[in-house]
Amino acid sequence: MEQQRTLYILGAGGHGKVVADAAKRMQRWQAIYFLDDKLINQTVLGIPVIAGIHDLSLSLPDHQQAEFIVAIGDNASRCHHLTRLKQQNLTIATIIHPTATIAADVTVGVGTVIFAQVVINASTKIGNGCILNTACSVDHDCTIEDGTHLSPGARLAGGVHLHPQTWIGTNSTLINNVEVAAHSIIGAHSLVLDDLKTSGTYVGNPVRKIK
Ligand SMILES: CC(=O)SCCNC(=O)CCNC(=O)[C@H](O)C(C)(C)COP(=O)(O)OP(=O)(O)OC[C@H]1O[C@@H](n2cnc3c(N)ncnc32)[C@H](O)[C@@H]1OP(=O)(O)O
Repeated sequence: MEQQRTLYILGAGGHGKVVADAAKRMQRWQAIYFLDDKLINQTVLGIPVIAGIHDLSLSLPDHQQAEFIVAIGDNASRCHHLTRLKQQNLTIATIIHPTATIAADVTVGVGTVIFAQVVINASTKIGNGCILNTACSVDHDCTIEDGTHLSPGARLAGGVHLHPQTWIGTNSTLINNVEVAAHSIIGAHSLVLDDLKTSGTYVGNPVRKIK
């Protein structure tokens, strides 16, 4: 694919590094820069941190032609910064690691990142600003709404519906056709067998609500 444009990654922490690695492997951008308040003028993975996260000013090189991605793990914060980008009419990227396997009719929103070895099966819809972390799988006919995070190794069977800004902990499993209320957290290594209609924190096998 022809290389074009500049990519700005908002956030140079652990998640930002994985986003940057996936972005480099896509070979789509001529230049990649981080924006991160705490690391200005440093380099992370050899990538310069050239400004703070709030600096979306025209002084950024190639500002109008550039693409932007928010690399913040916290769902609310990620969505907040994504909204800022939209309000400024900036172009928001989608990052898909080349080893991800995604069925042809899957739709993926802007600002979403999909990491190595992720599998997404037929007729699933992935919203904006989501994180599909390393080696998670989302089976057929799922609906993953905006700002959700599937941690490494999370498993969604067919027809699962995650409402906005849910966080699925690493290695958790959701059986087919269950629904999870917005802003819910499913703890690491947990099992969801039924709909979770009330927002909260759920852990265990099967899950129980703890908060
Ligand atoms: C690339 C990346 O790193 S992506 C990030 C991936 N990270 C994850 O998947 C982490 C997911 N987070 C968790 O599982 C956390 O434990 C949470 C968010 C569910 C709960 O965290 P907290 O709100 O701080 O709860 P806290 O640690 O106080 O635990 C409350 C109770 O739930 C239990 N508990 C917490 N998490 C779990 C879990 N995953 N499974 C079973 N029980 C759990 C605790 O043992 C404790 O029980 P107790 O009251 O009997 O002592």
